[in-house]
Amino acid sequence: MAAVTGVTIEIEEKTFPAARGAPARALYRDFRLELADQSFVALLGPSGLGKTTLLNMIAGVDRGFEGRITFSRGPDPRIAYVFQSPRLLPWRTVLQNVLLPLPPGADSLNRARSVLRDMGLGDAEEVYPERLSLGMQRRVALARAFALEPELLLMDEPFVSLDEANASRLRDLLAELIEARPTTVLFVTHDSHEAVRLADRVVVLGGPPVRVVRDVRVELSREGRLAAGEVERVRGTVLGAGPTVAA
Ligand SMILES: Nc1ncnc2c1ncn2[C@@H]1O[C@H](COP(=O)(O)OP(=O)(O)OP(=O)(O)O)[C@@H](O)[C@H]1O
Repeated sequence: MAAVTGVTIEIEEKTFPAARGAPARALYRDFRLELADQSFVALLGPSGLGKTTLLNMIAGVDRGFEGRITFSRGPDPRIAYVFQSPRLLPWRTVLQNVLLPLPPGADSLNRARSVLRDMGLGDAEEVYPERLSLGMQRRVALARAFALEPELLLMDEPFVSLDEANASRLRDLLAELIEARPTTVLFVTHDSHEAVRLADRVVVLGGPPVRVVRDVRVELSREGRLAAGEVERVRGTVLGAGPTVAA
């Protein structure tokens, strides 16, 4: 089975410099969050709070902070990052886009083709992204992430601006992919339905500085996640009917 890593996030301080007359203010101060191996954690929180900044710090894209990110399997795990927009190169085919982060060689080619096949994109290998709908482009972005066999998968509102039917199909596909190719997932969303349908833990953030307001375990079966009543019950806790975690 593929390797998976847990993560301990400790941000003593993260501040962006003052800009356009606005003073510098701490986005994060003494923030801590632990993700268990193979957990699926959804992060919910208001716009502009600092969720993308958190993913960037975990991914190593943003190193301008005090603190540390520690991975349970040791440093430099394979991390895949799925962004709000699919970020496909328009001059490369679907297959070439999926191969982009992989080392050259037959193994990578086999892996890319196998993920594309599993995702119903086998016939689209030679197609250029602009010929695809947004939903299909997002599917390719997911394929690119899973072809990397990530030990940690960071997802920043990956299904935003899709209609509900398309978003729902992609959520189902993501759940199937994770079942077949286990990994640890940190998934940022504004949508509490989406969080409860997918995650085994929903962390609600408030601030600034960012703090954990609620930390809710989602103990629903696959069928439970499709039952509106069950989802509503857990959503109630996520949205504030349950116990609040001390800041
Ligand atoms: N490079 C930067 N320089 C200065 N300020 C920044 C920079 N990047 C982000 N910010 C500011 O930091 C804050 C947090 O931004 P971030 O994108 O992490 O929030 P978010 O919670 O992901 O928001 P959204 O849900 O709208 O995507 C915002 O106020 C943003 O304007």
